[in-house]
Amino acid sequence: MTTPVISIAFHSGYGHTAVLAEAVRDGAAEVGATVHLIPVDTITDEQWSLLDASDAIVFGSPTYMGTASGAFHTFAEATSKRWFNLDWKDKLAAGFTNSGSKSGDKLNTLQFFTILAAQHGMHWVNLGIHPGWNSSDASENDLNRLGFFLGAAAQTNVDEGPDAVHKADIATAEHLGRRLAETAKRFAPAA
Ligand SMILES: Cc1cc2nc3c(=O)[nH]c(=O)nc-3n(C[C@H](O)[C@H](O)[C@H](O)COP(=O)(O)O)c2cc1C
Repeated sequence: MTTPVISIAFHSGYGHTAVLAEAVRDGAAEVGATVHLIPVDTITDEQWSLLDASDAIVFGSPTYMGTASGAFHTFAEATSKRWFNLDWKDKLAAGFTNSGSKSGDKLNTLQFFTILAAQHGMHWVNLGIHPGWNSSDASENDLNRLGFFLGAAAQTNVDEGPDAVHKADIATAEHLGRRLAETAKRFAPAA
């Protein structure tokens, strides 16, 4: 069986988004992927090499001031070395974000990730499930409770720690990891 290699390039200022990165990892590993968690604010040469050797890269960041964090933007700019030679062309890409407000302008962060992926010639893998929590018999415990399509989006109260990341958001991030790994298997070149 083909074993896809997935790297999760993420930033988390206070640990909330890191919980989601771990959930994406768990979902992808559950269906057989090899997964590397790479905090982009401390990225090493070895971790850049892991990214280069991955079949898929997941971008993850908290939403700060309506976009990805400064640390993530620094990483994104540093990927321009790879952009120059289209080194990441045809890898798969996906993304997740987390913010204090239910909306919090998170869509802008996910859109930024899709543009980053497109600039690299990567193929974007979306969430692939309908929105939850949008009818009278629905609940905030639904998968994709915040109703995003581009990627996994989470909301965590600003006065609570990483333990308070919502279980439904963790499950949604796990779903994204599974979906990306399954897609990577389908895209794998024949041996
Ligand atoms: C500098 C800064 C800017 C923020 N901007 C937003 C924002 O635009 N929208 C929002 O809903 N929450 C915003 N927040 C709240 C964070 O997104 C939220 O606390 C998140 O859980 C932090 O994730 P982290 O612990 O992974 O850094 C901001 C927080 C900080 C520190």
